[in-house]
Amino acid sequence: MDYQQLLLKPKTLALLTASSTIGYYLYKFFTTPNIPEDEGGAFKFVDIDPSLLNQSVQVKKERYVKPDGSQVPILVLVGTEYGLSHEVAKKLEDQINELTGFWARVVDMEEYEIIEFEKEQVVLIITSTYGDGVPPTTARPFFDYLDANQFQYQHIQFCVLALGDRSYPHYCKAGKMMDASFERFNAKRINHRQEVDQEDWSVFDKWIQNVCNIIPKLEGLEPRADDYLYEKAKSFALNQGKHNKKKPYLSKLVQKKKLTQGQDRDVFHFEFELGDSELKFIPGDALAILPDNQKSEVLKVIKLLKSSPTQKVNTPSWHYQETDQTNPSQITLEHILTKCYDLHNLKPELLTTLRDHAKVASEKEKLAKLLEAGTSKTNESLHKFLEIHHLVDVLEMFPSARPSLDDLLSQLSKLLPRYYSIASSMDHDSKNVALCVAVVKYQLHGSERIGVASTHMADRMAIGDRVSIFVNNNPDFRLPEDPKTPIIMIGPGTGIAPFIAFLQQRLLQENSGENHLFFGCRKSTEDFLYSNELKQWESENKLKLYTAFSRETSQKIYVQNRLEENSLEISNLLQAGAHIYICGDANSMAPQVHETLVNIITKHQSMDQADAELYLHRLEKQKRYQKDTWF
Ligand SMILES: Cc1cc2nc3c(=O)[nH]c(=O)nc-3n(C[C@H](O)[C@H](O)[C@H](O)COP(=O)(O)O)c2cc1C
Repeated sequence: MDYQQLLLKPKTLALLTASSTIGYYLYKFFTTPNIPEDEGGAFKFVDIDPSLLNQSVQVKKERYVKPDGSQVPILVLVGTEYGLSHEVAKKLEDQINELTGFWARVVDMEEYEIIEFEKEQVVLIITSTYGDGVPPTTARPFFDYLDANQFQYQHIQFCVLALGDRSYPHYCKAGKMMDASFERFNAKRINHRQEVDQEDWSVFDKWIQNVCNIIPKLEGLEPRADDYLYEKAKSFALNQGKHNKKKPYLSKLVQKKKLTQGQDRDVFHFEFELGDSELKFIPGDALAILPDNQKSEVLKVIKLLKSSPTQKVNTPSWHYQETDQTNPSQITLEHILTKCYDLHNLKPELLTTLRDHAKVASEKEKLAKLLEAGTSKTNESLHKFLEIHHLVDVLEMFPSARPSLDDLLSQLSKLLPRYYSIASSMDHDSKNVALCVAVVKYQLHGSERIGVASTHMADRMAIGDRVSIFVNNNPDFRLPEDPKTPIIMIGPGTGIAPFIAFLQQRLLQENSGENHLFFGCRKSTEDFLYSNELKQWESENKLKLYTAFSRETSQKIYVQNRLEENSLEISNLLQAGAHIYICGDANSMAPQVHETLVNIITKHQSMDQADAELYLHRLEKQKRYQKDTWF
């Protein structure tokens, strides 16, 4: 996986490793031009993609006709952070709706309050796991609600698909919790819990197929005109804030400042206006940016497809229309390749389609070889290939393989939002939201490649230009409730971003405790981000700043070296109840910082290493040790 091209935010790992979609769907309802609502042509509630509004092209109309009482309603309940679970749920919904006599609809766990479980007969649960084995952020209230109650769900038949990643200690924990809750409520399991390691469509598809085979054989199901979700969902939609993940805000860029000197790597400070968006965030939260792909790359793809930028194609279901205008059923190829599709992270199924259409034998053979061990994650050479090849590369490598445009597009992933830690506090500036972003550029196959969102902001946006944004809460990265509590922040490079927000907030609080910041970069003259602000706060005794410049001395100095040098002070602060925060690259820095902290505790608190680990683990559980790391 090409880590570099994407992001700067922790949870973006999901975008890289797992997810190929995002749920910024709106709560809205179908009003297809062909079937007016008052003629009974509307509309089952599903958690609807904005673009599906007024869009009848690629949906089967009959799916959305209000149930007439001849079908059994099936609830597909989804907990997702970045949308992969939602994508699987939509596929399941589609396939159930192909079955005669069943009517499935997807509901996000976020809206659990609209569900009347006493009316449900079949509940199919799909959820991912995040953080330290916790449910997706917006699904947490639903998990808490189930935890706090003892319901009787004997009338419900259920099963669980748990998405996760084996490299985490609490593999698929949220799915396991859901499974246990429904079991505790005496619901009847219709299939064993399926756990899935990362994005593996071969397992998803098999599970969907399995469930679709099981459903028609279930006993005791009653057809029902169960449209209660329709009205409820409407009021839920009205109660939502004006702008959110499902309805991003089209914000104007109001500040763009380069924070670095020299040629190596550019880092920018950006500010976007909040206008009347009513977007709210607190220090620790992240901002999502919905980027555009680079025009030259889009045009190259179109040329390789021997098509034209103005070619009209079906509007993808997730296309977000920022204005109140209806979403056209067809848009130009250039537009959708710019806004809707991921041109870098390719699905294995794309190669299958190319293989099936390759006319030249050598191309067909090469593709067949790549695919001979299947499309699942176990086919390492295939996945290595996909990590380092973008759409332009495969189109160049296999010029004879040209499926129809519709077929090709259907094998591309959605272009996902990118998440960045917010670098400002609303109490300090309520009108704008700030980001600190490293511009991602690198070489691949002899040509320059770019990170989509960072270059969108840095190279393709001028002051006054607009981009869609929404706030992503990060409840696991928060300042202490008591402002008097001292804090230790460790944030090299762009890991400084949330700490600028923290500091702005703390400096506004009366009698706030000590602020210690460990910052590291290459050179004090090149990439010392926010140096003016930090030095100013330091000179006013509001901040104790520890800097590590790795390329200024013969021996490289990193933040962990500064931590070691100040080990007694850190140990004392921890014993005095300080909260400690790490933000930065999980691969290169977080483990070393953690190890250094263990050593510090071992040294000054007379513990052995195992006890020191346990001590930090306890701090983590008490939310006194929080990490916001990215990969
Ligand atoms: C920051 C982060 C933390 C994660 N934590 C866990 C975890 O504790 N256990 C697990 O099984 N998977 C974990 N995952 C993996 C996700 O559950 C997995 O990528 C899933 O497919 C995402 O699905 P979604 O897009 O529907 O949210 C984590 C992923 C990220 C990015």
